[in-house]
Amino acid sequence: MKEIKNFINGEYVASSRTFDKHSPLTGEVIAKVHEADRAQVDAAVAAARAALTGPWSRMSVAERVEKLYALADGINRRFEEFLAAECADTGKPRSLASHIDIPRGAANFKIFADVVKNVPTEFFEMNTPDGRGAINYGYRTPVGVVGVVCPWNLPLLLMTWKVGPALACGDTVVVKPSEETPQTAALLGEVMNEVGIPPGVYNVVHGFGPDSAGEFVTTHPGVDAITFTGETRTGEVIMKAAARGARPVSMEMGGKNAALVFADCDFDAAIEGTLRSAFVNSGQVCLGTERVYVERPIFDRFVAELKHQVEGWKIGLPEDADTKLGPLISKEHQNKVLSYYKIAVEEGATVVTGGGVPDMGTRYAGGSWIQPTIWTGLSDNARVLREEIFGPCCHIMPFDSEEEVVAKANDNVYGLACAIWTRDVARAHRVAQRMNVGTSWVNSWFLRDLRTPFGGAKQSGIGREGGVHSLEFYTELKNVCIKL
Ligand SMILES: NC(=O)C1=CN([C@@H]2O[C@H](COP(=O)(O)OP(=O)(O)OC[C@H]3O[C@@H](n4cnc5c(N)ncnc54)[C@H](O)[C@@H]3O)[C@@H](O)[C@H]2O)C=CC1
Ligand SMILES: O=C(O)/C=C/C=C(\O)C(=O)O
Repeated sequence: MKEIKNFINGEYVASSRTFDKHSPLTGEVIAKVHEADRAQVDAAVAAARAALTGPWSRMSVAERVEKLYALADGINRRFEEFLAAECADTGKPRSLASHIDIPRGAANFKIFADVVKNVPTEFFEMNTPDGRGAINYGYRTPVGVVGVVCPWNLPLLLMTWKVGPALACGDTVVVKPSEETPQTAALLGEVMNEVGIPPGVYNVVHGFGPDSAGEFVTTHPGVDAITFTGETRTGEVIMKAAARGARPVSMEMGGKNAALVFADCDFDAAIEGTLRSAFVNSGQVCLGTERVYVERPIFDRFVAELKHQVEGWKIGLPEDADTKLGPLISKEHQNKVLSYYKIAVEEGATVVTGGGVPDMGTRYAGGSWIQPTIWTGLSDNARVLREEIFGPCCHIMPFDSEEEVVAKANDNVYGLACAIWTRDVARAHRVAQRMNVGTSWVNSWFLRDLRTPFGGAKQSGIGREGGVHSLEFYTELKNVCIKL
């Protein structure tokens, strides 16, 4: 049985208590994970603090950049191991993880190395009464020890999206991966050691949220800033913890995103994009479009074609090349998604396709498999249209005007992203700018330029990460004013 240990001060450390990691494919236990206790979290924070003022702090930006490139190369060198670990933890198709999760895990180090290598700071000259003047320049220093709390849906990708900029900026980190996906964060420790990242710069503590590693990290007074991706309710708890000591937070939280499909769209592209935005990663993407609005003239055709296409998506094992849909992350999450499948019917939805659990045979009967599901016929206030489900499902509703669809799409507590499908360039700009979301995609979805600001409006988040925007969180920007 695999054992996944904490990674503290450059060493793998066992705990007195372990918890089981279950395979999403079968429900079988695939690993024993060492749950960090409070003393181990203390040790991780102390190691991160010491590293902050140790050799790490004495490296030049150029040296740190080289280390980050080496980390990216290190992940790519061990690509197959990361891929196997990610697929084992999540059950996601290898074809997906090999195109998105692992390459992005590596790219996240490279992009932020490039950012810190190239980013300037501001400079202002000013007059003074004695006529000699003064100059001001901005200077960035690390924000300190950063607590990184991660979800399970894109484990390596979302963790390195935070660890990459933190390290690039000279910070040190204590990472709390999701209890569902401990493996790639642990494996990354080996790569850190291989490329010579000083001990204590990258620490990983495993466990749960309340009364476990998540709480211990986020309430720890030695943690200077907290970055989080996950559910909005968890984010609220973490914000309360961060309030003690007035520590900064970066929050990337839930979504209930809309796809707005206009009749003038490239129909095939809109279908292909919506298939991905609703069903890829079995719908476990915070950017996913669980609400699809389609202009009435193409509504029936769109529903029929999306149904036809998704029914052709194979539900299967990660290693099968033609698998498009894996299981959900856990039995618990399967129960949550299935409860919404039931609510949809109770609310009067027409089930266009899916709505249940596929028969995967006896060997996989304990897995958290689920059918991709499409509904129509619900009203705007249905829970299925208002709450984040995080499964492979969408509701499709017709609309008659641009005004109407923008109002409906914006009528939600979340504001993470949207996908707009139209050939009318003026409309594309107009609608994109009126959407109260962090990212509007036009004729695309999940197309990520890592230099752009990424985050959510409303309850979807606080702050922006990506490119130079990450520096706002991961550094302290100071002004130096010099009287000449
Ligand atoms: N990016 C997103 O928007 C994501 C949203 N979700 C949503 O969240 C739901 C539940 O998924 P979870 O992984 O359970 O999300 P979650 O928000 O409960 O957990 C995310 C991370 O926070 C930690 N955590 C939980 N409670 C904490 C606390 N009190 N203090 C400190 N850390 C804490 C967890 O251990 C995990 O590492 C999903 O069904 C989905 O709706 C989940 C993953 C990603
Ligand atoms: O940074 C990205 O490209 C991906 C972000 C996706 C999420 O935050 C999510 O699905 O939770």
